[in-house]
Amino acid sequence: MNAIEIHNLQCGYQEQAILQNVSLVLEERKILALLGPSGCGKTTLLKAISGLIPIDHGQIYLHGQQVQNGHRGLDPEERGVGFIFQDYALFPHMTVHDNLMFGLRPLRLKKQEAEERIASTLAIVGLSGMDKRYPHELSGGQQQRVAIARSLVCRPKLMLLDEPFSNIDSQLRIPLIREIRELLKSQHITAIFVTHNKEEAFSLADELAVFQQGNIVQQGEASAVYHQPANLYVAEFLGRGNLVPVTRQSDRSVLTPWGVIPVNQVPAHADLMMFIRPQWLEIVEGGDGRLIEQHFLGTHAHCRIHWQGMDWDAWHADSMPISTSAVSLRLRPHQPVIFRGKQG
Ligand SMILES: Nc1ncnc2c1ncn2[C@@H]1O[C@H](COP(=O)(O)OP(=O)(O)OP(=O)(O)O)[C@@H](O)[C@H]1O
Repeated sequence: MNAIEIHNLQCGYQEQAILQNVSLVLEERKILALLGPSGCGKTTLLKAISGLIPIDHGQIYLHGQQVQNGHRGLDPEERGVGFIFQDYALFPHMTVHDNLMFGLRPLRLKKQEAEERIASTLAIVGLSGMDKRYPHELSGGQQQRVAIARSLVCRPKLMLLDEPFSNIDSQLRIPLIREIRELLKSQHITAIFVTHNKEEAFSLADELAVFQQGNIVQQGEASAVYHQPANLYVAEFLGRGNLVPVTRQSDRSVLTPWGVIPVNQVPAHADLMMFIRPQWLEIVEGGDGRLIEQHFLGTHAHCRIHWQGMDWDAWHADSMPISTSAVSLRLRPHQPVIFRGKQG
């Protein structure tokens, strides 16, 4: 079953339209990252799903149940959604235990059941024994886990996380993200989270949805969106690449600096560009190209090369020997990405 189905969602603030016509489907237990420039409407979408803002148009279904139809929708507490904010929104004057108890209030559980749930939830997030501490007595990562526990304690099937790691030290961020991914998976929770950070998105998410001006332009498995971007905007949003003019030879082939290569589908357009990520190029010593500069980044060296009348970005496993001057580029096997040219 799908955890979320959104059809043609439109909403905004006062007279300003923010989400133009958003549709989205996410299967149960998947983790989706919403990516896009600041102000494009990512947080607004989370608020719309959880029922925190009015909707102008569209339908939202959660686990098969319609929770929103145009203006009419269920109250936030009736949707079974956990919302985790960027600043954790923990109550500073309450202990960890009391923060979780506050989260449980809408469920009106008996005291013993509530206490059991709090204890088991703190164990799940690795904070057993910290229940009497106040938020200021915890690290950023621990506070974030309390925020997650406060949401988990209500046993949501869906969690929405708004930039959940932006206040976490960069060294702790990736281990914490892995931990949270395992937690969401082990508890069978579907999640949507907003991030500005592509590394975070790739580490936590199964799928990415890329926003452009109030719309989702592409949604799919993270590696598919990265390797087969729908347009130049998505391609460049997810990382660097070389844009190379190519010529259409047939419906299924283009002429490139490496000769004619097969392509799944060539757009019927005269002005075509091939998008090539730096790691899809192999730097070969010798030839009529020139190594202009390089930066060793630990995992690889980022090289700038002048070849065939243009400058290219290419990666090499290590720094090129300082004596290297003459180079050329080979295309590594990959599924080519062809776009209409910028004029097109
Ligand atoms: N309560 C509000 N009242 C009026 N306008 C708002 C309100 N909240 C957000 N906006 C506007 O709506 C637009 C989308 O905001 P939103 O917070 O959804 O963007 P975002 O993609 O999450 O941005 P960021 O990545 O910077 O968090 C922005 O132009 C913002 O200024």
